[in-house]
Amino acid sequence: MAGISHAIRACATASRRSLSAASAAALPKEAAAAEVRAAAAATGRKWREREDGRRVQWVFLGCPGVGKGTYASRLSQLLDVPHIATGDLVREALASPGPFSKQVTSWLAEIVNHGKLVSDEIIINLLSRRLEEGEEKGELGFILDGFPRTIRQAEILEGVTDIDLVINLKLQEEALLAKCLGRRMCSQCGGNFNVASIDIEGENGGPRMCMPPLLPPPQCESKLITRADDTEEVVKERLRVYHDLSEPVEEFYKARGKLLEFNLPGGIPESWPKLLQALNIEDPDNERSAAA
Ligand SMILES: Nc1ncnc2c1ncn2[C@@H]1O[C@H](COP(=O)(O)OP(=O)(O)O)[C@@H](O)[C@H]1O
Repeated sequence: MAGISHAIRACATASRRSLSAASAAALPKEAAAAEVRAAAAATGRKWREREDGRRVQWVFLGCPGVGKGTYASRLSQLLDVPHIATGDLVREALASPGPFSKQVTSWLAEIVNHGKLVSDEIIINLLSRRLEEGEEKGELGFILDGFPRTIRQAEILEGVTDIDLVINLKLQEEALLAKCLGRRMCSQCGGNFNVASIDIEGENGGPRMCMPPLLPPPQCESKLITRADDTEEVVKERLRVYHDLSEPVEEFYKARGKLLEFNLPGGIPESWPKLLQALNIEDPDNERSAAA
């Protein structure tokens, strides 16, 4: 993985011509869903077995509120790779005195709080820094969440490293909005919770979608905060931006046979084992109970 952070920075500053040359090097091919599932299964099985010592390099795609952070973070613990969320990097940059000037920071906050995308250059800058720190610590893979979010970002990433698998989480729009509006974080322990209780009709005759709230423990109750961009107006704008700029990224990876579509069947207890099954990863809890 060494050198990705430098390469990604160099690639981002390169001309658009060389970016398209980099993407032309990839061989776009349509892959049947079954083929992708098989590839995902193979990746899941082999994540510890790679001869070059590298671990998984996965990407999570999906609309705001779908649960990318939740599932990416769980998988990162299981696969022993960092979960790198560009939204977190942006929020950290906004909350700390560095790395940008006061003027850039308030301009950045304005963009984020209105649900718009930050410039590719700023995101690449933050991501390269994070990857550099990881390289220094000896990190051997990653699960990216929130990047790439535009075709240009996907081309830059493709120009510098191989992505093994892209997991596209899906949930109907009504649930996405409710989940974003119900999202809470404890300002002290950093725990993530959700006060929304979702019980909606399935789309196109599909099964009912039920997600119970994920309530905080009593000690966190008085310390809950809401993200500034989790208001109804801004969430709707973020969904619009996703459909316009990020949905094409799904097609980009589908054409390369790397996209695994996963329709979330419900809350975490229902969805997590099914996701592990789709990835052909053993559930450690099952292993533990089997061993007991
Ligand atoms: N790859 C990216 N490109 C541009 N802007 C980004 C990117 N990742 C995060 N951001 C900015 O950070 C905000 C929060 O990101 P994130 O937490 O991933 O939100 P969401 O819940 O909408 O998926 C985005 O609305 C955007 O302003």
